[in-house]
Amino acid sequence: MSTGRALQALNNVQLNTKATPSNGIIKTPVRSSISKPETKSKKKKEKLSSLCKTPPSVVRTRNGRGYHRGLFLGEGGFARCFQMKDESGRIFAAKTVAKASIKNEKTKTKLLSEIKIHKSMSHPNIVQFVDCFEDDVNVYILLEICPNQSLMDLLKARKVLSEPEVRLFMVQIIGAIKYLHRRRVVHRDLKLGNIFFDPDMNVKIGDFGLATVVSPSTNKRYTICGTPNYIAPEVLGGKATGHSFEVDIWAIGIMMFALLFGKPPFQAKDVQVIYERIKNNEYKFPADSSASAESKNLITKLLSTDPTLRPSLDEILEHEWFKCGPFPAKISTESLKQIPKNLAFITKEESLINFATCKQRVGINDSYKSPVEILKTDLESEQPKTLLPHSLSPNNTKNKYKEIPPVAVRNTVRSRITNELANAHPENQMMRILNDTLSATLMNMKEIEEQKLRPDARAMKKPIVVSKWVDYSNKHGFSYQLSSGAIGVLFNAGQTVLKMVDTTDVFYISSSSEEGWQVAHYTEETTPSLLSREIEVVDFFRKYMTAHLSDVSSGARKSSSRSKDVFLRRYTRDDNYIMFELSNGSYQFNFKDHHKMVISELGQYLTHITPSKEIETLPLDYVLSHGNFYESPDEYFSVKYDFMKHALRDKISI
Ligand SMILES: Nc1ncnc2c1ncn2[C@@H]1O[C@H](COP(=O)(O)OP(=O)(O)OP(=O)(O)O)[C@@H](O)[C@H]1O
Repeated sequence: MSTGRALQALNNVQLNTKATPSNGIIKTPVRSSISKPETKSKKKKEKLSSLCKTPPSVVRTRNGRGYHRGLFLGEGGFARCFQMKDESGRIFAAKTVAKASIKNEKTKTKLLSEIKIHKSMSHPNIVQFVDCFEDDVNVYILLEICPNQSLMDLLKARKVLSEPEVRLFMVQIIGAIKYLHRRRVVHRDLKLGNIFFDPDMNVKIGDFGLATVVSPSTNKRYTICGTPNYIAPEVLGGKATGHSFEVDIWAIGIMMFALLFGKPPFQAKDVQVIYERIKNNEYKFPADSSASAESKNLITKLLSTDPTLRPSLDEILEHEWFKCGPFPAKISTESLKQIPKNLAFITKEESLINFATCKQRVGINDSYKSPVEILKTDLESEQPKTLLPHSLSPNNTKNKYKEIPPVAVRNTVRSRITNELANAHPENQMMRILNDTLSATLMNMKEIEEQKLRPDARAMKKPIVVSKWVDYSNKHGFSYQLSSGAIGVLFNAGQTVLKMVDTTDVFYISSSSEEGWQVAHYTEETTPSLLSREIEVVDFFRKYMTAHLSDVSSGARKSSSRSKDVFLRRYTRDDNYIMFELSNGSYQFNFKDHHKMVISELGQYLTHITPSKEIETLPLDYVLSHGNFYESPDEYFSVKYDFMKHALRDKISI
């Protein structure tokens, strides 16, 4: 068999650096949905939620927790909602989505995006995400229960609401939207039916099915989505105009109108008529209403056709309407049936205090924080730690690779890694270096876990990673390419030849138990002829890898003068991963499911490279306090983290 064919065969069975096609889950959400109008749809058969079967009386999660199904709470276009009680008696709402309805990638992507965005939110006026799991027929999204239904139900029961009630609801809604917008999330489906009440009649924004994260560079989204009555004019402009945070401001105007006047401003039977009215800004305040001039003035500003003319969230709260009438301290459940009697007795002074207190509670007055500070605060706060359901994994990866099951971690923890251990091979310099680096890394990781050490976030940089590799140790050795721009071969005899792709630098790294690793630096012209055979092999692998393998990530660190001579000291293959020990103290783990993790700078930072090549580096304490990566969570993070620690311990030789 020729070397080329042998490598091809090897590649097919062994290589795990071949990239799977990007599934585009996070970066390019495909959504073009227009939600149902806020009236009960008669065409029940068409709703995906009709595929949802009533869950069994006990639903078990992956980690064995059991939830007892309770009452049916309601139904949307996509999901049915049931009460669920946990073993301690706490009651939640389980948004239940039939697996039969998430067969295509687009619906799956929508649900995954909803879960990813919702689970990272924590605000008093956002329905709290608790957990998600699945059984054979459904995916369950466990949420804080909102037992007093939605603003739409309240409006139906009451026909119109009073201005004092709407003032309080508006401040709470604006507080939640401010929280979302600070995190670059646009909700895009704010409507009365998506705003629920907790037991104390605080409003809570729910349903993140159309929410999206707007990138700071483009700032716009182009997909037409929303609910007809609430759609902003720029969304109807579609791909030509694009839309952004201002669509949520428009929706505030629609909701405020609907609550004060009993129906949305552009209401019509025919959806096309609604759209025409929206485009022409054609609406009237009902003549028979007693609503204040201030409320109409604010609504007119919110419903500006030009998004740039709409007030900002802070400007809305500066509007006179919030101060020109009573502002209640809270709303009681009496509101569900009638206008609360006590509203008439609230004094002007009390109103001002209540308004200020309410703004305080919802975080309106929080001092300005940069996106990095927000990220830090979020990571430090208790966010739900969730594994995503298996059934939401993209098809292409799932079919080819078995997911790593969350197995119990082997109980081989060495309680202390001492210097004696690291010095167990005083006569063997190579073992000594490997042990030293491993024990220092493990020590640091342990101290970070115990919060005795905090890595310096400012000093963090993306690590150099092994971006391609070919195991041809049955003939020559192990060949690899680094993101520093080096191609190397670790020959079976222990020496390494490293060539830079973009320069003429060549490094020859010899290894011996007396000396450890010794690096000799040449240029192509000055390389001794003795090395010509090795150089030929390196060149062969270089051509092979360039032609046949794709990079792990384009975002990894590129070469700098100090990183050129980083090389592979040792590699270890296991059933679940291949582990690389680099000379700069980084440890890279390529897992069978195409996720990669790198522990760098002696345990201080952790990098995650997703199958779609997104790369995220964070200080280890950030990842541990959040329970996962922030932008690209790995559903088996904790299992993999344990694997990595065990692998490092196992590599220390005594
Ligand atoms: N946290 C909750 N507490 C109580 N009931 C809830 C909760 N979340 C949802 N519900 C009930 O379940 C119904 C369906 O939920 P939701 O509107 O989120 O589903 P959906 O199918 O995604 O909706 P849509 O059709 O708007 O996309 C709601 O109308 C409401 O009656």
